[in-house]
Amino acid sequence: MLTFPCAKINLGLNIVAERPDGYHDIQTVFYPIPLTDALEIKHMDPAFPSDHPCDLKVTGNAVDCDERSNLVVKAYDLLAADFELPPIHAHLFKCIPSQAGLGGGSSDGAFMIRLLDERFRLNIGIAEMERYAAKLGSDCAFFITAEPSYATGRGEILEPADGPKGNLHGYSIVVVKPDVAVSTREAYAQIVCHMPRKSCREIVRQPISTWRDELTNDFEGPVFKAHPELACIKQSLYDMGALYAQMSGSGSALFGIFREIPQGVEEQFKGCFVASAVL
Ligand SMILES: C[C@@](CO)(OP(=O)(O)O)[C@H](O)COP(=O)(O)OP(=O)(O)OC[C@H]1O[C@@H](n2ccc(N)nc2=O)[C@H](O)[C@@H]1O
Ligand SMILES: Nc1ncnc2c1ncn2[C@@H]1O[C@H](COP(=O)(O)OP(=O)(O)O)[C@@H](O)[C@H]1O
Repeated sequence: MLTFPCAKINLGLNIVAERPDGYHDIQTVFYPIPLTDALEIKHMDPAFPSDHPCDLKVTGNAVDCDERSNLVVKAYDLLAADFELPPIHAHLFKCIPSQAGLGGGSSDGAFMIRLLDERFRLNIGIAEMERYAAKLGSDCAFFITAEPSYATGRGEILEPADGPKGNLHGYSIVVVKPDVAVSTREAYAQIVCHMPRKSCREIVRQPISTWRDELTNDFEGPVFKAHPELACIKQSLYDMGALYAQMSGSGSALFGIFREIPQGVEEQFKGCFVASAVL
């Protein structure tokens, strides 16, 4: 059985408070985008046994962690503790860039939960799958339904965000990921928390023309200071006609929302990963 874990962007991201558990309370709108990995599972072939009941093969882009730490295997282990799962082979074809703020690893973990639930008829239910996913990572729960969501808490408390779907339908997105890796943990450590004057949930309901002045990602300040080239990419997206441009999550990917995909994006951002799609 095959599935396609999608990437996300954050439409606005405010880090509002430090928590006693070492995490931060955030406010953000998660929005799924049509940039995907591919994930396949099948029963383990007795002719090719493995020392772990979830034998993972990764192709495409390299993932910088060992097999057992991969969120696909962690998702299997999490469910295997509570459900009887047969041994399986899993194949992850990795396309979503890592350390990009696009949630690729989180998506793989959440889609694995969905895949195991469906393939082995576990009947876990959406709310329970979201609870399992939140154990894998703060933004994993969103990927269980991958519907536009307003997220609070660590990022795992989700409410539907219908505003951006209507606002963005038919627009195009360009994602640019330079060869800069940002650690999420280190990015959070740079932040001075504050409550935004207006919630991103409200702003994304307004016309896109208002977003440039109002919608903010609190990570941009410290991350752009450490990597000024990211601010240049954001400016280039605006120069190419973006209605709105922002860094996604803790970076280092940037995205621009356009009426139509502009000519020459590949040449403009030579050396970067570049993807574009209609939303
Ligand atoms: C910043 C965001 C915004 O959507 O996305 P990315 O840039 O990673 O895509 C998320 O909050 C990332 O969520 P996720 O990548 O799942 O983070 P986790 O694995 O749970 O945590 C990694 C580390 O980030 C910090 N962390 C994460 C989430 C949070 N609300 N507060 C935190 O302080 C903690 O130091 C934690 O040890
Ligand atoms: N399936 C996976 N794909 C990518 N990274 C993974 C995966 N499983 C675990 N990881 C680890 O999680 C880290 C962060 O995941 P990543 O997809 O890069 O998230 P983001 O870009 O949102 O910060 C990676 O650097 C890697 O070490």
